[in-house]
Amino acid sequence: MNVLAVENVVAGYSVGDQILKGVDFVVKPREIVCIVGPNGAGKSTLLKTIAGLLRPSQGRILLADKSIGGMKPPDISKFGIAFVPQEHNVFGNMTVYENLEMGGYVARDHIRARAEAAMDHFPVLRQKRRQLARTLSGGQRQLLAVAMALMVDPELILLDEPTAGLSPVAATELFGEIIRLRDVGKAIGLVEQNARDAMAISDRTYVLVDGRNNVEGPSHQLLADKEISRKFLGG
Ligand SMILES: Nc1ncnc2c1ncn2[C@@H]1O[C@H](COP(=O)(O)OP(=O)(O)OP(=O)(O)O)[C@@H](O)[C@H]1O
Repeated sequence: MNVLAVENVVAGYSVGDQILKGVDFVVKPREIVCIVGPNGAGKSTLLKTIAGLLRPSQGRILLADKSIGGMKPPDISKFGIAFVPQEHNVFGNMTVYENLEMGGYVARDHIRARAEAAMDHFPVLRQKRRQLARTLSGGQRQLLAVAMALMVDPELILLDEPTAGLSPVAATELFGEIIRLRDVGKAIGLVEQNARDAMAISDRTYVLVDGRNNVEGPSHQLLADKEISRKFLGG
């Protein structure tokens, strides 16, 4: 069974201005699935729609066999989808530990055990648990944002450009952490500007163009395709 199935979804920021014009998108268990495409194609909009920040005007969004399209973000989070937005994804004036508590807000129970598990996964956060988040490096802040997502023990984690603004070394480390999340059983939906590197760690890729599916397939096949490379991956 799919973890997530988006079927023919239409959504946008205002009535009559639809950004997604009938998108299909599937994530299976233990898959990393990339969404790439030109600027403005609707990649972030697709993640926001799945996470419940935008309401689809048509189509279906299924988490396993439960229809979640149109539900509110906290409910979607409770059902097992965690969304890590590109920006403003940690509280700079709170400590690392307090940020983890905020990440568990919708789960409410076993917060301490959940935080311990998140810090087990990212030991650097345990070392820095009493530091304010704004004092972390860019890469550590992104780890914290992902750790906050883990607090609800999601089945599916949606990451919107997690390596934006990171050094190449920090980006490579973060990609390694994303693989580790898959290895512990999480399914991952990943939007990245850094398309080639993201595709290289992913199982399948969807190319979105102007709010529509353009190409999809195993990432290694798309990476090896000269035409796709030229059109969408900068040559
Ligand atoms: N909050 C918003 N209100 C209105 N329109 C928006 C909003 N956010 C994005 N858009 C518009 O939706 C369209 C798709 O944007 P989106 O951010 O989903 O694209 P993207 O594929 O993620 O692009 P990028 O790679 O540039 O981030 C763009 O035309 C953008 O201007």
